[in-house]
Amino acid sequence: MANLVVLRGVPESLSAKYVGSFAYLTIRDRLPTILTKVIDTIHRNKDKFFEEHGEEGVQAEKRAISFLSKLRNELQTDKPVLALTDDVVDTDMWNQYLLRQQVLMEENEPPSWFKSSWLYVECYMYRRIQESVRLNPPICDFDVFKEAKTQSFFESQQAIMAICTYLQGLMKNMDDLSETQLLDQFLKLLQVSLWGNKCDLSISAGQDNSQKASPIDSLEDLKPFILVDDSNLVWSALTNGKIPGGPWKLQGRVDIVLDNAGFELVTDLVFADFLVSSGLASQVHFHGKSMPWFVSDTTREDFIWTIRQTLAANHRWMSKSGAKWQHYVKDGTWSYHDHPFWTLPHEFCDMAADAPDLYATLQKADFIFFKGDLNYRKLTSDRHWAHTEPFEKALRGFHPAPLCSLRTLKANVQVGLQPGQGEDLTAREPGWMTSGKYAVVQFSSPHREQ
Ligand SMILES: O=P(O)(O)OC[C@@]1(O)O[C@H](CO)[C@@H](O)[C@@H]1O
Ligand SMILES: [Mn+2]
Repeated sequence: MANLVVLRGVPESLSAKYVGSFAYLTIRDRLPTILTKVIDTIHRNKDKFFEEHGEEGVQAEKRAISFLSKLRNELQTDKPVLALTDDVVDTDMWNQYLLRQQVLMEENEPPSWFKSSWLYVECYMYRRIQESVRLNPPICDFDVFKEAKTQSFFESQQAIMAICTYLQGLMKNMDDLSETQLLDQFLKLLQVSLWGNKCDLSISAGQDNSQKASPIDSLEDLKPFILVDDSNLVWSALTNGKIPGGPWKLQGRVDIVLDNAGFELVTDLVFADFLVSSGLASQVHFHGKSMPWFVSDTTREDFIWTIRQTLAANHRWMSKSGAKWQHYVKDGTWSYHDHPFWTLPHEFCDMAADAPDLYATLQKADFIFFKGDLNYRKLTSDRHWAHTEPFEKALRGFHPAPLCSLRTLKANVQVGLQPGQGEDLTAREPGWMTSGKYAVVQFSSPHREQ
């Protein structure tokens, strides 16, 4: 067990310096696998680059592959983390953060893959992948993960049809729903969005992780695997304690910090459509990534592509849903943002200081949903917290608005459990924190006691 070096009540960061830890196995095995797949993808697109850009495209492919092979070697031999050289909007922030990491090292050792924090080096790897294309025009805008993300969408078609059909069925009698029926539907679609997070291509190292079964039918069976379920607190916060049957038309702005494209993104769009159609929200602000990230995370292109694909589907209810979503974007009910902070390595407790503009934007929300595991790791600073540590404490002052994490567990950080709950799980299933089988709906409000 890691020695819980407790500085000012904050335990140590998860790191690969603990041989055999999940961080260690991720960096030793999974990240090199992902890098190798990126190299293969670029190599497989060589002819495309030639068709589009001639010999220049072929030279750029060669240079990008050499950059990535060097990166893989640095990672596998625990070389020092290097400053970025692509001189774009976030380069300075990354290089400043490298200096912060240097200060944390012992005996003046340089930050490196197996000695620095897992969160930092894993985010850094994806930023170096971006650098490897950015420094090699004319393939600067090539999304090395696009194929994997679109494949995940196409392989989840049955499930996507099922949830769009369900949504359109709901729309027919939305205004006739009682408060109890509305709450019941809210809980269902919140859980569909929660379990949509299983479909993440980073944990699977790019292996197919699409949704095959019908998402609605499996909710009852999945309930025992929700370890913290604050759904009713979320409902109260969203309805703001309004008198049942009262004016549902809150002026509520709900922000959704997205995670994976493909099936998970569709579950988020379905959930957001329900929030607006039921009057629980009047506008939804989506926050995605400004570059390809953690294999399947959503970029602006993915967001637009997914709505267009759904609209163009040869399926009545998918097409009807996509048309509605396109209309929401056009009339401003839905908006998409991709602040650079979401693809920096910072813990969210740093946001107010390091990205005050983003923090101020989030403070305008009445409620924020954070999707997925990486966001959970950043919400809790990816530390060795005790499982019974209160969620509020682990947020370390990050409180732009009432918030909820919808996360399937894929990394060994989990707070807010009952006494003994973590120990019971470890005794029954040693891999409970990283298998993706378990999930949390974890709420925090600025007004809750610390
Ligand atoms: O944020 P997501 O998509 O739910 O999961 C991201 C993830 O797959 O990548 C990291 C492991 O490589 C972990 O944070 C987590 O396992
Ligand atoms: Mn992700």
